[in-house]
Amino acid sequence: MLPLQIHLTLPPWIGDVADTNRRYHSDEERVGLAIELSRHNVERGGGGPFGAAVFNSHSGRLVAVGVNRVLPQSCSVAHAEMMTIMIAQQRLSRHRMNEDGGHYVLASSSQPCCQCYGATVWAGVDELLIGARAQDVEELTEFDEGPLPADWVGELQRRGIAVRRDILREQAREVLAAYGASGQPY
Ligand SMILES: Nc1ccnc(=O)[nH]1
Repeated sequence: MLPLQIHLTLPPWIGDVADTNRRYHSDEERVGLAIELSRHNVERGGGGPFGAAVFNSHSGRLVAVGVNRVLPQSCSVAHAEMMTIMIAQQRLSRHRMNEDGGHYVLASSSQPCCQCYGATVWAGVDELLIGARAQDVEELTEFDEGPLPADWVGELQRRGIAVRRDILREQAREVLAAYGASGQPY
């Protein structure tokens, strides 16, 4: 019998870090949560140093969060951004989140790799907020961000997705550096 389903989960401590009652209004609060998730994912062990969150931009409310689950779930697609997008879409019961006319923001502790960049194009995201740059990831860890189009920011903007970078970049770099120094695997 071949398997008929996949099962991806977030760690149980997620609820201690992400506050569903809080309103996250600024870019810094939004990327700040993604970085906090990445930090916990390193400190509590299990996954790579990456966190992400989707917000309803107007209300500031959290729709979903995610952390990197590649190693614990033996799943190369289980990046923080993919987990977050997939959980948000399940919660909204829509594959294109902003099809309801709402405005959705994906915040990521680090620049999306080529896989998550591709996923962002189809997810119905209106804004992408990024902490660390790909060059930070590759300088401080051994993760490979993969090939992106030369004008990847412009490609997103032409599809109506605004991109803002370097939000709390130093804080995001600290988590990457901690992972890089910890000797944990890739
Ligand atoms: N930007 C990222 C790179 C690698 N893994 C992730 O989960 N996220």
